[in-house]
Amino acid sequence: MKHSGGGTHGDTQRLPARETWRALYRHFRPHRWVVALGALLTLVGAVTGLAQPLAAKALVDRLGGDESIVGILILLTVLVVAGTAIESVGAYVLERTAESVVLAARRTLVGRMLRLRIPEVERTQPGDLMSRVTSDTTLLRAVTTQSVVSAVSGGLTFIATIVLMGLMDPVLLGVTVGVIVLIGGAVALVMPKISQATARAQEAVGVISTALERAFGAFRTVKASGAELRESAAVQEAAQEAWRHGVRSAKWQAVAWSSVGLAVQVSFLAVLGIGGARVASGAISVSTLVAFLLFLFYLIDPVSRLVEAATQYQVGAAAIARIVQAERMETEETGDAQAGDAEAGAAGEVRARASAPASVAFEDVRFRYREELPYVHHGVSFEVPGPGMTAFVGPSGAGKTTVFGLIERFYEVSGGRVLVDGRDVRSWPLADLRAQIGYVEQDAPVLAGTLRENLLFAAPQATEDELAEVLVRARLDALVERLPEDLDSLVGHRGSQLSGGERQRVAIARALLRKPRLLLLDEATSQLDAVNELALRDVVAEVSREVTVLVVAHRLSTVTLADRIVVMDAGRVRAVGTHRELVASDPLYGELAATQFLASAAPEQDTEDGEDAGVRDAGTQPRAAT
Ligand SMILES: Nc1ncnc2c1ncn2[C@@H]1O[C@H](COP(=O)(O)OP(=O)(O)OP(=O)(O)O)[C@@H](O)[C@H]1O
Repeated sequence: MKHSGGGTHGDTQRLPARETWRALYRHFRPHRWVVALGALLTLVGAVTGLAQPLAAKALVDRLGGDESIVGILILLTVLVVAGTAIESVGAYVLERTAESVVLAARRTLVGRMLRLRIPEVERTQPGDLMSRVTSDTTLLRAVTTQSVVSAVSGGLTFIATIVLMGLMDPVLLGVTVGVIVLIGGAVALVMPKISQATARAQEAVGVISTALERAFGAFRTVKASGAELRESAAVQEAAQEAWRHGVRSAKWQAVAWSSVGLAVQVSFLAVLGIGGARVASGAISVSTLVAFLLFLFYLIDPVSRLVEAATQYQVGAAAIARIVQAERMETEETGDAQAGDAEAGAAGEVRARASAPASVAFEDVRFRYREELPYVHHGVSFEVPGPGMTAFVGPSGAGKTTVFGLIERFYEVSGGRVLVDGRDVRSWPLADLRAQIGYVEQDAPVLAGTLRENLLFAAPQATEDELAEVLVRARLDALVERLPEDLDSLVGHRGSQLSGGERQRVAIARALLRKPRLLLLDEATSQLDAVNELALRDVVAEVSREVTVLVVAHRLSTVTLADRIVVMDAGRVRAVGTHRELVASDPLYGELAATQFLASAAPEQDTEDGEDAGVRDAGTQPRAAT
């Protein structure tokens, strides 16, 4: 694939309040009893704490008298130790649950990420997706545990205090509640700003990951282009942006917090004024006023907890919106990807040995990568019965690689049908379909890890003998001998410690090890030297006796080997035939052959053997038309 796709990376849209609740609740639900236990332990710890002053008072009282203080000392010690122990167990239970919430969210997201449909991933930035899995999930920690406990305990204490205040003097309670509602209303206006600022900060974190991923993904190009400073400026700008929004969120949180003190102070003054007047008029006693004012100060704690719960909720709401957005991205219906692949891989291999080569057909296929893009295939039709080698040739951008993407069902056709074994690819179970196919992509991707991991990537169950055989066939045996730890040597990020030709041979070996019924090679030998190319060409020719091989070809040596050549131009099939037929009948092919495959000098096979100026191995030529 040439395009990594357009660069919309999801601006977080606010979720409607109900959906935010629902999504957060979904993450909290499995842990609700443990959170309740944590809350209970915290509460018991707090009550034990309250009993300590009483015990201390009894201790001091007895100090004057002759009574023994041993009993009371033991009680006090037990209270201190038990209180601390219970509280720390409560805190541990809550923190542990918080981590479990994060783990569960990450598991769900990661499980979906690798099953995302390719067009979905092309629409986003992988860096942003990664930050949703790593960073946004972390923000769920507080909201699903501590803030629930704060909300419940704060809420209960708040109600109890309010009831007691109401019993003392409903009028003063009215004044207090009036002030709290007024200031609470102002705080409620501030709350969404916390969530907005947090969302922006998290988006900026996503941009940091995206920018880093971009730079590391093309690290040598960055250096060779002298773009280090520019690239790091982009990362730093994103970091600055994250800081700015983080600070803004902190500012609004501070406003919310200070309002707690303000609400109590203002209520205090109002109650003092109105209460004083009520005392003067004889409506209440002085002691009632004093007790009421004390209760007012007891309110600080529950109100603080409620505000804390509310601010944490806002932070969590921002994160959950980004998580939900990622959860809603379209996935493929392969079930559990890993298990599915492993099973399908095993089944595929059994089938591969036992059954016939695959056939492929395109019936009037129309396709575009996205709605807003022009069509890439305008009614492509061809038939490839297996086995044998079919070469796809045509100018750059004709839609050859796209043919492979549609066979693998990385994308859905907009019209027409793609058939494998006469069966529409849409009706194949996806894992089964892909188990039939070995695919060597244009840029021969190699993954970080060992050489062995890379080779076994598509066929984890392959035996050592099969591995050894493929190593020889793909001419990797000499490389393996040279490497310090043979097959267990690391190949670096994206195989950066291998040469381009070695990467291609690894990719080919990986595909062969899968023992496919259908082998798709996308210019897979473009970086091979003449000797290796000749060897691999023979391997592919041999494979094609039993397997259906489709190859996007830019070299005459490959093309002339093919049993059938499909000439594509601008999203259409112009002609199908053998090299000899097409040179005679199709002007475009004739031109391609003359200019890019040097057909005039090398009309038929074995051109790579010619070393003199007129007869050249097409492999020594630059890649055609790219
Ligand atoms: N993932 C993608 N998203 C959007 N457009 C794409 C994508 N991949 C390819 N295209 C576009 O589709 C067209 C056909 O691309 P394709 O890769 O099939 O061409 P090709 O014939 O294989 O070319 P080449 O010989 O250069 O490899 C091109 O115009 C390309 O820009």
